[in-house]
Amino acid sequence: PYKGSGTASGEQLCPPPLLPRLWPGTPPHTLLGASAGCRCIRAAAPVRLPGSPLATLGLCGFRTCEPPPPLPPPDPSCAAVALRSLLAADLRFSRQLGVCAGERSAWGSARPLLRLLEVSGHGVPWLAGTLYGLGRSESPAGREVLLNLLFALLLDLVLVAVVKGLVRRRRPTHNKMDMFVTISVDKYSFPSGHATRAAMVCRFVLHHLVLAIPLRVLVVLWAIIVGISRVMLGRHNVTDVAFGFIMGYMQYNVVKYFWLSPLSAPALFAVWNQ
Ligand SMILES: CC(C)=CCC/C(C)=C/CC/C(C)=C/COP(=O)(O)O
Repeated sequence: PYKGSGTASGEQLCPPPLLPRLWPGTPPHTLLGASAGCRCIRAAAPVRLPGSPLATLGLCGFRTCEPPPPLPPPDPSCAAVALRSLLAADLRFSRQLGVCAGERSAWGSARPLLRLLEVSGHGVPWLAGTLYGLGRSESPAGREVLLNLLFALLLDLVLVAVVKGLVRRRRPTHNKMDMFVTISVDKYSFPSGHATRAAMVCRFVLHHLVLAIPLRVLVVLWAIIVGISRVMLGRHNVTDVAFGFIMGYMQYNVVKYFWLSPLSAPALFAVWNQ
């Protein structure tokens, strides 16, 4: 109904609609057209219908409209409830697994070892090692692989920074912010940059280095342990690491798709081979 000016009681007076009363004696507030939430509070003088001694036309002088009842809160969807439960379970489980989060934690004595693992999956040693290898490499094939590894590491840093900046999930409260070299987005925890790098480098190494089986197993174990150690150190929740592994695994597909070679990037390799 049309709402007119407000009254002191909070009710609103509506302009009179033309409401025909069908027979005489109908109480004014039951006039036809009294819509939901509105009732007639003052009837206008009845108008006798011509040709009928009994029938009158009832007009409403003023209607009062009560404010509509507040809408009930939207029903939470199944997906939202499931996501909330998953995140709550994730926080609880990750806190329980953070047994090396501090020196005084349950497994605090293993913390230095896990911090060593942290450095083994950090961006700085990987970038520095790859650049060093590129500078020393004398074979074109070796240079091609290392150049693509450099591209993969830089791509990983950019993609992780973008997702961290978009999601902005805080690191677990039990994390001590004593990490080896960080950049601004590293205050966020989703996804784990160590997990993305470990998964991507693992796939890269398995595809491009000829390694004996025990070494291949070791590379896979290293990637898995780096991921688990992020939760044990209290740096991440389990879902940060799980998503990081998936993201790193897929990042390798991007590197493979845009593989830099003398055929796909002749200018780059021409400069290099001079
Ligand atoms: C060239 C350049 C911008 C290098 C930056 C290297 C760097 C500081 C990488 C950050 C590595 C890091 C601390 C990642 C965080 O890993 P989470 O597993 O804690 O997410």
